[in-house]
Amino acid sequence: MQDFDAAAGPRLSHSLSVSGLGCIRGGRVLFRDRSLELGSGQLLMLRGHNGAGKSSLLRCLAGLLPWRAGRLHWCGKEVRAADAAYQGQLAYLGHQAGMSDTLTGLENLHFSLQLMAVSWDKTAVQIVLQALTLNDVASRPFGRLSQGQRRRLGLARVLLGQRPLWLLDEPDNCLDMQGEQYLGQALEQHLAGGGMAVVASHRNLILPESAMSILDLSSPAQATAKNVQVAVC
Ligand SMILES: Nc1ncnc2c1ncn2[C@@H]1O[C@H](COP(=O)(O)OP(=O)(O)OP(=O)(O)O)[C@@H](O)[C@H]1O
Repeated sequence: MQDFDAAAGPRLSHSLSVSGLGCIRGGRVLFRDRSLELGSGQLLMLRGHNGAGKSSLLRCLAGLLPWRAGRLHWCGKEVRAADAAYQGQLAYLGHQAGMSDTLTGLENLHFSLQLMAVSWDKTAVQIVLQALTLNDVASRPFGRLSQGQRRRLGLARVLLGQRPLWLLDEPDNCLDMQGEQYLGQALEQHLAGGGMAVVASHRNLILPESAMSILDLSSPAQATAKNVQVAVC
């Protein structure tokens, strides 16, 4: 399997700092006073029971769900939910693929990368598709792919997006064992290249313990700070 360096290019340090974050959904307080710190090369795993608020927190971090209280700083600078410059630093993978059923996998990728202002690098696309064993199916309409193949295509978009901050909501959903292994490798490579990730999962991804901290949303709010250095971006 050939490696694709998703963090290719200048390797800058980044930091994400969230303090006192509160979120209301459906008229009730979903969480309050959540804080976290993340630096380059670090991964935060979100845990918690169904409905604990993992997806909602990820959506807040992606700027898709406005937060009602608290502050978010990216590289020391405060950002608001719809901050385009901040959103240009992240790749979000939600439960839904956000791809057109009628376009082929390749067309979807092309369109997504255009939206992300990432130029089409044929070699990089080939490497990622091959690594995710999507070569034979990428020319089929997305709506005719299996759930696991759709998930793999969503991961391809994240990998090719070249964003330092990955926000992944149950990325291992529908993946077979080989897919899970590749996801672990891709995350490890992303972190090694100075990237960072917040990942919600009910399962244990195979990752180096040293780079990972855990925020359990089933537990009362507590600050999560681990080995974070102030970064100049
Ligand atoms: N669009 C919405 N409007 C109102 N309430 C919502 C909405 N989406 C989710 N919720 C509620 O917010 C709470 C948290 O949901 P969320 O999806 O963030 O949890 P989760 O921890 O990701 O759950 P799971 O492990 O099942 O994926 C749940 O009680 C859910 O019913």
